[in-house]
Formats: sequence, C-alpha cells, structure tokens
Amino acid sequence: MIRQSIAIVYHSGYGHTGRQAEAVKAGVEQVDGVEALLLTVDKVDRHWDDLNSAQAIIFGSPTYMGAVSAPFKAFQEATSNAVLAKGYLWKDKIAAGFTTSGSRSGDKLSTLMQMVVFAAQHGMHWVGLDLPPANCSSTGSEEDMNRLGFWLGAGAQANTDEGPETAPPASDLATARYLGRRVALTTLQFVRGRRAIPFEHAIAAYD
Ligand SMILES: Cc1cc2nc3c(=O)[nH]c(=O)nc-3n(C[C@H](O)[C@H](O)[C@H](O)COP(=O)(O)O)c2cc1C
Repeated sequence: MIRQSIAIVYHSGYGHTGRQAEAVKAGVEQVDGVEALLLTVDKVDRHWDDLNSAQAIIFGSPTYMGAVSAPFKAFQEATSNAVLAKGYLWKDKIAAGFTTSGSRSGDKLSTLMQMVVFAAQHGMHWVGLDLPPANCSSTGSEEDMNRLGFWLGAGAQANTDEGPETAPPASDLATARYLGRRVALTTLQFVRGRRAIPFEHAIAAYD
C-alpha cells in the first residue's frame, strides 16, 4: 500500500513549539497508511520536493508579538517563488496549524489566522479541531484536551520560566496529537475520495 506523506513544517526558538510539533507527528503516526515528515523551517530549502509531493502540510510556529515568528514568516514568503510561481504546487493539499505561546491566550488566534490565510493563498483545504468546549465549566480543568479553547488549530501554552522538558503541559501535547491524527484521517479520506471522484468528473457533473 502506498503511504500518504504528511509534512509538518515548523519553527521553534526555544523548543516549546518543537515539543508540540513532535506531538503532532506522533498523532499522524497513529494512523495506518500515512507517514510523517518533521521539518524545521531552516531545512526547507533542501526539502521543497518533499513538501510539493506531500498530501498534507501542517504548519507550526511560536506566537511572537501576536503573530508567527520571523523565521516562519520568512518560510511563508519563500513559498511565493518556490511554490506559487512554479505552478500553484500546493493546490488542493490538506493544511492545518499549531502554535505555542507564553500566555494562555497570548494572541495565538492571530497566528493561526495568518496560517489559514497562507493556506488559502496556496489553494489548500484547512482542517481545524473538532474537540468540544473544554476547561470552561466547574467540572473542567487544565488537564482537558483543548483546555485553551481553540478550534482553528492546536494551541499550547508554555510557562516562560520552564524549558521544553516540562512545557507545554500534557494536555496541550494531547491536543496536538489529536490534531495530527485528525489531519491524517482527513487526508486519507480526501485522497481516496479524489480517486473515486476525479476533479474533472466533478466539474462535468456540476455543469
Ligand atoms: C520575541 C518574542 C515575542 C513573544 N510574544 C508573545 C506573545 O505575543 N504572546 C505570548 O503569549 N507569548 C509571547 N512570547 C512567548 C513565547 O510565545 C513562548 O515563550 C513560547 O513558548 C516560545 O515558543 P518556542 O520555544 O517554540 O520559541 C514571545 C516570546 C518572544 C521571544
């Protein structure tokens, strides 16, 4: 059986988003029929072909000043020449995203929204989280998956006086694993669905 490739491209200045990225990869690997490629943005130049042939790309960045980090932004801008100008090479791939910050909110939503716009510019299909509301009632807790309440992607919070050995906490890493697994399952459905109904056929039926 051909295994579908799912790439995870991320930047992490101090290692916290790196822990989240590893958790996303572990979630992807829970699903049969896919393989995960974990890549930091500084290595992308040697891996454009891998990204172009992947069925899904999951983006990860810390939230710095309420936005993606500068190295992640540089990667985003590099795709203009390396991907878009070469023929819209990421069109119809699955996309998703994750981010870590120091505060519980920390304006992480802004980072995820930047990633959504980026994916849309590439003609990709964004996959969010489908977890129910958590940590928002008298019976909820910090141990809940999606304790920070994001749906656009996976959010994590790392205390700024803790290293990546202990932060982000287990609940945020479980949320990241969940996202990885969901993206892998969605990718398989999408790839097999596209095989059953090729795009040209769908357009003809619409006409
Ligand atoms: C330049 C800079 C800007 C930051 N801006 C934010 C921010 O806007 N919101 C926030 O909650 N934390 C902010 N932080 C804290 C980081 O998001 C936090 O330390 C995170 O865990 C870093 O992830 P990393 O280890 O993957 O780099 C900032 C940190 C730095 C270095």
